[in-house]
Amino acid sequence: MTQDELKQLVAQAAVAHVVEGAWLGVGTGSTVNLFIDALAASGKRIRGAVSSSEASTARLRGHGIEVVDAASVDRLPVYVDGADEIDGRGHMIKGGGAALTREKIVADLADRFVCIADESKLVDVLGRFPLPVEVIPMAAPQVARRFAALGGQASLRLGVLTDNGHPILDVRGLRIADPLAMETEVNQWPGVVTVGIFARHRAKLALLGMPQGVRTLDF
Ligand SMILES: O=C(CO)[C@H](O)[C@H](O)COP(=O)(O)O
Repeated sequence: MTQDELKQLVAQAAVAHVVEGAWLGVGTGSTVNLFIDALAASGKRIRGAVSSSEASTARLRGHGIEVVDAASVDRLPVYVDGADEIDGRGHMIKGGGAALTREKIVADLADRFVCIADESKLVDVLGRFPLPVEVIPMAAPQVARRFAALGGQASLRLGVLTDNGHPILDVRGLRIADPLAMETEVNQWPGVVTVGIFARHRAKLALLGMPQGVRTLDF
């Protein structure tokens, strides 16, 4: 099976975890795009969606699904999103699609993060995928120096600004053995808007696409 077919498999499987008649948090990326399409095709009705990016908002609205601001909602029962890496405890690296800040904001509203990904995203230790960090521009060099002190090489993602208008540093060479500790530390650094480690907001459920079918990990 191709990677796209594996993504399609989990996108379809995630529809069963959507709470009918309730608000739904929606992430960003190619797997989520397939999920939005699968949700629309399923005929399952939700009250509306809180979206983590302009791209997902446009796709949801294209299917006639109402999208409201995060400010209009107190809690979401479920947030569905992809990941760039996920470990065996539900910790993730996210932000490959540059939507990490809004993704963390919407995930923070949710009772249950359902991660959908193909099996290539499952790793023992996070860090092979370059860690995305959204930064205030003037702080980029000093944030890069702090990562260098931890053994990471940070480079600006060229030609990319987030939906919030900020650049992204991609940090290579990290081995993130303690995701919660690193997330907590990097969050303290002046000029960091969001670090793409999702440990505080880890997945509660992962649906991983494999040639044999969907592997479910409950954390
Ligand atoms: O974090 C993300 C966007 O910021 C995505 O969830 C992540 O990049 C995975 O994307 P895809 O489903 O295209 O593999």
